[in-house]
Amino acid sequence: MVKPDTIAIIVAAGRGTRAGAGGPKQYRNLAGRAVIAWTAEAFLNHPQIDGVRVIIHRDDRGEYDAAMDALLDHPNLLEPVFGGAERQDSVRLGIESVEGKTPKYVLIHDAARPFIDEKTIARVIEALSEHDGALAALPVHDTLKRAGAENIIETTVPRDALWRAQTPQGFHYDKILSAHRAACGQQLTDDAAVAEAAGLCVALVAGSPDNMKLTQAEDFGMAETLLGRKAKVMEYRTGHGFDVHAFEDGNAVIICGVEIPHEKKLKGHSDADVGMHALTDAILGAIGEGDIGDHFPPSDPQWKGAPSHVFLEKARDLVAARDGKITHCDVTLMCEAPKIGPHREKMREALAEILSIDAARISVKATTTEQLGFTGRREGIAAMATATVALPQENS
Ligand SMILES: Nc1ccn([C@@H]2O[C@H](COP(=O)(O)OP(=O)(O)OP(=O)(O)O)[C@@H](O)[C@H]2O)c(=O)n1
Ligand SMILES: C[C@](O)(CO)[C@H](O)COP(=O)(O)O
Repeated sequence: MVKPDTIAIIVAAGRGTRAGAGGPKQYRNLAGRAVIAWTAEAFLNHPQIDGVRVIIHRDDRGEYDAAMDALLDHPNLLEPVFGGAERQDSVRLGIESVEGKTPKYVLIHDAARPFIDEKTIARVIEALSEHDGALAALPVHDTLKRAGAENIIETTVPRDALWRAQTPQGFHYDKILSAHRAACGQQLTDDAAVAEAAGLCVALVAGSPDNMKLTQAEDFGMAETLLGRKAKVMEYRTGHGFDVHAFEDGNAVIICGVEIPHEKKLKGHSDADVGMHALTDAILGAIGEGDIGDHFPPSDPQWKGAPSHVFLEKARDLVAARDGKITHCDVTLMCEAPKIGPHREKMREALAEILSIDAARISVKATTTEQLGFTGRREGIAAMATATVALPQENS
């Protein structure tokens, strides 16, 4: 087993009493999905996180399964484990539950903070290379008052160097495990306090103002407003690509990134991967970015013999630069030979890897042309492709 470097523990075993009626807040609906689904997805899809463990209340297994339905098959999601009476107990049980996996780092996050973003998580992880622990936090900007009886001010508290602690809070795994075990029975409100009690060095990194904790009932209204502001209306565009390469003397062809032994090779300025070229053009077409020749002119000697994944990666990056997502690709190859069927799955996987999408979103098909035309005469191979891309609607 590969040793995971970073595991995220999401504590979701609270009862949400301050948030009023409606059941535990982590299972309540927020803009169409449960709070816990928003939170867990941010960690499941984070490129630096290898596994996500959600800590749930022992009465909530049904709610958890329903809320996480769309994420249950995610390869990074671990089986949930039961938490304890206090947040601190739930965290300790969560940390202990991954002891066998011996991660280097552990990040602890409240399920009730669904607006956690990729960059805040990355800042916490980055600080762990220099410190025992790190947490997302915001400096206090309001003037602080300490009140006495009947809310009469006793004193103004200097706000210099005061921060509001958020989560995630990240630690070297072995250190926070010992610290939590040592703090068992004390009542500490966050894991940084547990680490402080153990004498660990914990750094503050920039949190995010959006990373609010849903605590009171009215926080849900604010959260809906925040999501409405963040939500981008997506539009779907489809592009089409077509390419042909002739055969010449050789002993293998490269199609959709897979080398297939054959009595000929495909002739071209690059590696002549006809399938990948058609798909690259389809993606470029969907985003209105011209065609492969605009980005990689055949007259430019630097592309001579180039592997075609370079072209497909360019199209992928242009989609990403517009905050878009490639949602589906369909490639049809036309040839009498070689036989494509035995290589289709490998082709889908190769394309999926380059495009960083699931292979289930990619189709590769093949047909002969019944011995008609240039493909029928075995003079070359033709490929057609379509690509569907989701792009944020302009002005939305
Ligand atoms: N025994 C507990 C208590 C809290 N939490 C989790 O810790 C996070 C932060 O706690 P808080 O906002 O206080 O949540 P609740 O305990 O659910 O809220 P309340 O105190 O209002 O009941 C939440 O995601 C909550 O589910 C937990 O896993 N186990
Ligand atoms: C850990 C925490 O989110 C830091 O702000 C917070 O302390 C947990 O919530 P609680 O309301 O204090 O239990």
